Amino acid sequence: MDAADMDKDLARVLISEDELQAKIKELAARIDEDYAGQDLLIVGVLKGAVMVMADLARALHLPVQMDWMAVSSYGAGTKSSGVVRVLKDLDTDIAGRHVLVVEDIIDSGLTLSWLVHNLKSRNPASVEICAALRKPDAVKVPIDVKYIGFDIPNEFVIGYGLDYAERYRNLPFIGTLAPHVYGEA
Ligand SMILES: O=P(O)(O)OC[C@H]1O[C@H](OP(=O)(O)OP(=O)(O)O)[C@H](O)[C@@H]1O
Ligand code: HPA
Ligand SMILES: [Mg+2]
Repeated sequence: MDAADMDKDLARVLISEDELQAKIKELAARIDEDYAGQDLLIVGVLKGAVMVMADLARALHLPVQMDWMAVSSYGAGTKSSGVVRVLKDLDTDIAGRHVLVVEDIIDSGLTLSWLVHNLKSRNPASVEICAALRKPDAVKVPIDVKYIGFDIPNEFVIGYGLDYAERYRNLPFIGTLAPHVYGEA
């Protein structure tokens, strides 16, 4: 599949590359200010958070440390399985550390609810969340998010790290998929 094929699979662009990049810079400025003088560990949740983590980290002026957890609950479909599988844990001991979890999306909230609970049991100094997107109409578990990029409608979205059956993560914007794509996975 080449770039032209990916474009053909799109229904519409919800958030452009420019809008995403401007929002990431805004969030980074707030994080720089809020954590000034503190030692911050940012934790990217693989795989979806890879783009927001890379852009956010480069927009920050703080000398942060970066670590990654890989968790998955969606598999190849468009619905959460409700079961969070840890595929890779942190390399870092977070006891006493300020932790900022970086995510691409809060959909049902199940992944972050589970993850924050898990991280808090390791006795960090603090745990906060930065997420690029949130679907207010889909949230099943309330999540306390400190930094949020965009609230979006309750539709399955792709791009900027978000996949459908592992594809479309490399689109630089957020879009929705054309109906003909579903059912082909
Ligand atoms: O709020 P929720 O309903 O839990 O959905 C959000 C989670 O789902 C996606 O991950 P996914 O399981 O697809 O793994 P991936 O990041 O590897 O694509 C996304 O990256 C979030 O981690
Ligand atoms: O809308 C979505 N798109 C892709 N992956 C996701 N994981 C949770 N919600 C979504
Ligand atoms: Mg996924």
